Formats: sequence, structure tokens, C-alpha cells
Amino acid sequence: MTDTTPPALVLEGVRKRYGDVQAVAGISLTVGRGEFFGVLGPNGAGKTTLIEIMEGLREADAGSVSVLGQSPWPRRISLLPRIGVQTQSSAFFTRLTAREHLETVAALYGAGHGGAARALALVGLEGQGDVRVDVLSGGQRQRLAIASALVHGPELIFLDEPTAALDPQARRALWEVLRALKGEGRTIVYTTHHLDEAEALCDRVAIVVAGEVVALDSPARLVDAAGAPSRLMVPEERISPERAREFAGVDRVVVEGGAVVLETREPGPVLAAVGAAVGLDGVRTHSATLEDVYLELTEGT
Ligand SMILES: Nc1ncnc2c1ncn2[C@@H]1O[C@H](COP(=O)(O)OP(=O)(O)OP(=O)(O)O)[C@@H](O)[C@H]1O
Repeated sequence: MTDTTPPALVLEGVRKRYGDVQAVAGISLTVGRGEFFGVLGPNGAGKTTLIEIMEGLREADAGSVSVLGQSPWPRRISLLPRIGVQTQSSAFFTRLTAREHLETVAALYGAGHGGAARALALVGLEGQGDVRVDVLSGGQRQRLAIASALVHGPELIFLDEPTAALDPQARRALWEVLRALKGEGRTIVYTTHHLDEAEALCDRVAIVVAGEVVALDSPARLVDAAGAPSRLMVPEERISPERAREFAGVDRVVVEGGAVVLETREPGPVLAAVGAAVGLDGVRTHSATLEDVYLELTEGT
């Protein structure tokens, strides 16, 4: 039987200009149901504009957008309960408590009250349910904004830099929340400047530069395709740069922070050769990461 369920998102040739600025310059992409999809890119690359077009908060100048099989613009009431959008803090009901705020958001989507307690617990705000929104800390407000996107149990969740203002523990806790939501089959589309996070969480990422997608794939495939070298760091008292250069498969040798660094695209054989020659005590390795790929693709922007 063929699956006729439409993808979570289909964008074709989407463009958006603000005056002289071409914020989104022809973006096409598809996000499958249940996918965790990251939108990455430097400040001003067009990520927020793109997400707002997906959310139905902005109209594209050109191109087509399909969200769960429907066009999100003009605003489509039937779509709203099915998508979750991280509230901007300007849209908070500041005189309400955190719980009342979430109950109100849930009611606006036609969902019951039960979701508020669950959403508070999911983002680690169970102790702040009775605290007024206007006295929450910046990080707590951010968590409430995320809870607002989840409270009605949507199929597709959009988050714009959800971990930006969070402390490291809250950030890791949110990773677990996001993983659990994905585990429930929900689709997540989010932007972040944390490349380690995108690498840990996303099934696929799109790297956006100046309104265009310059790379789109799984983090692992992007890293493989970039062919960035691995680095082996050997304490400098154990090996000289001259000797390090003699190992087959070493592309480049530099001395950094008390270590002789061997750059190689064949880390296995080089590591074995270094081990046989001088031993592996104190040797550290660094494989290429999504951040290396990102920095290369966004260089000069
Ligand atoms: N309402 C607006 N009016 C005019 N220009 C805008 C507006 N919103 C965004 N822009 C411009 O469009 C471009 C893309 O902005 P956008 O906020 O989409 O980028 P971003 O990738 O989300 O950036 P950041 O990482 O800094 O949040 C920028 O040059 C920005 O100055």
C-alpha cells in the first residue's frame, strides 16, 4: 500500500524580500514526518524569516509552501491545532501565572487543560506553575515559550533558537525533551547556533547562507562529504614535527599548545603507526565535526 500522508513540509522556490534585502532567495526543501530538522546559518541568513513563512506568520513573495499537506497562508485555522509555534515573549499573558498562561494557550488551540501540567513538567517548570509570567527569569521565560509550542500536543513543532538563553543543564534537559517528542513521532523543525547540539539531535540540517541553502543532509554525511581531516595530538616531548611528517598519510603537521598536531584523512593507520613508533600515552584525537563543515561553508559571510 502506498503511503499517501503528505510530508510535514514541502517548500518550493520560496522567496522573501524586505526592501533591498533578499532575506530568502529561493529555498526548496522537504521535511518528512517524524524528522528532526535543523536550520543553521549565520546571523541574518534568513532562518527566522524562513521559519515564520513555514509557520504561516509571514507571506512568501514567491514559491509554494505546504505544511502537513496544506498551505499555511492565508492563516489556516484548521492547521493551527496541528502545529506548535514557540511564543515570542511579547505574546505572553504577563499577568497570568505560568500555568494559567499555558492553559490559555491550550484553550486557544481548542485543547484541554491537562496539557499545561505536562508541558510545565517537560520543560522543568513544574515548580514555577504558580509564578506570574512577568517575574520569571529570562531562561524560565524561554522554557515557557517552548512549553507554549507543546501544550496542545501538535504533530509539527517549530522552535526558533530554543536553547539560546538556557544554562548548560537546562539545555541538556531540553535535548531530552526534544528527543522524547521525536520518539512520540512528532516532527521538529528548529534553528540553532549550537552546532554540537544540531549534530547530536538532528536527522538532517540545512545550512542557510544569505537566504540560500548551501548544504542539506544528515550531519554525518555532511562531515564525511567535506573530507575534513582528523587531528592527532601527540605531546611535543614525545615526537618532533620532522618525525611526525614522515608517517604515511599525514597531510600537515603543526605545533599547538604543547602538542604536535598531525592532520590526516587516514586516522586509523596513522594512529597505529604513531602508537608503534612512540606509544599512545597522552595522545588525543579530534575528528571533524559539523562545526568544522559549517565554518568552512559560511567562511567570509
Ligand atoms: N521585518 C523585517 N524588515 C526588514 N528587514 C528584515 C525584517 N526581518 C528580517 N529582516 C532582514 O532580513 C534578513 C534575514 O533576517 P532573519 O531574521 O530571517 O535572519 P536569521 O537567520 O534568523 O538571523 P539570526 O540568526 O540573527 O536570528 C536580515 O538581513 C534582516 O535584517
